[in-house]
Amino acid sequence: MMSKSNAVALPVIDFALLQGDEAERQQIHTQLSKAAREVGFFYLTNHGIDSQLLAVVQQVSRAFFALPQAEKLSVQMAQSPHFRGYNLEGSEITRSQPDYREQFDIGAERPALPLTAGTPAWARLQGPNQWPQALPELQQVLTEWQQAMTAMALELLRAFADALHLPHNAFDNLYGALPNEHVKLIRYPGRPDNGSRQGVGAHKDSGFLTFLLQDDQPGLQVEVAPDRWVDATPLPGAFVVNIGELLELATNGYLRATVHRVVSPPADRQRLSVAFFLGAELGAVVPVYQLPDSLARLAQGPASDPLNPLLRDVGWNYLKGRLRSHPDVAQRFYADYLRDTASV
Ligand SMILES: O=C(O)CCC(=O)C(=O)O
Ligand SMILES: [Fe+2]
Repeated sequence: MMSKSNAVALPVIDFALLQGDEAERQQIHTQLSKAAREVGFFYLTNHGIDSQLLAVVQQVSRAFFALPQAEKLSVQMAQSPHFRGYNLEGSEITRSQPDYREQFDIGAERPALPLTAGTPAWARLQGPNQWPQALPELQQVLTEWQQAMTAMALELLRAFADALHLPHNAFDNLYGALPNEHVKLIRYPGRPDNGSRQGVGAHKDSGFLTFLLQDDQPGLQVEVAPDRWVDATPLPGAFVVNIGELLELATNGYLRATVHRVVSPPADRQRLSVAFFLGAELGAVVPVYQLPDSLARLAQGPASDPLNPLLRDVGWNYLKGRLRSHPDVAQRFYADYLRDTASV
């Protein structure tokens, strides 16, 4: 059901329609392409991810952030060339300003690739996660969630392919056998309202699709039109889903990767959010898919942002974003690459 009410300003899409009859599948396809084209953000209900699992994910996230700082720093991202691990608030940068959020990132659990002279720098993104010894259940819970989310996200991606009248498996080659399954636990501390309120600065996500599991504290805002920000008020049990740059590129801008940000909670509150980013295989190159004329006519080309040029090479596009967000990792593990690109 797509609705606009006082409570929620973004479309609501019922994923169970996908299991329905032909008319219901038609209905969800229409809703998906409209929501993803006009807003780039929607709520997804009846997504099939067990509510118990969601509750446990939120519990371990709280437990992680409640660990003593020394435990969190034992897995800090600054020691991972793969951009995995913990970041203190203020260490991540968006639009040249620090984000006031602490966070813990994991990716697909794979061995680091052997690096030789000709290996592209983005190959360093693949590698193992860091897990805190003080919270052994974190690995099992997040891995289970990562797998469940990947399966559901790929179904949604295929529904998008159907909605765009592309072959059902059109995007499968891009996410390949090794999709980029990035999970981020986030805590936004409260802040007094007399200074910066940047929880995370305005940005687009770089992958295919992002799923956000919010707690009950508002703060996420979506730029639905230039300088018009709408609150993505938490809707219990639903994910907030948004389109990433890869889908915008692949559809020549028919689907929109929309700018969003998080405003810090007031001083006496905090906000927790768990994000799942489905990205493509690092070695993939994004083609422009041929949409039927009726849709292609409405595609405006991917929005070009001089602050953030989009790259069709998945690994390079992803690396660009990670290097910008995490200058400490960039300095420590990518100094050679940064030197080489600076001299080109
Ligand atoms: O905290 C949220 O709900 C959104 C976070 C976000 O946009 C991001 O990490 O890319
Ligand atoms: Fe985001």
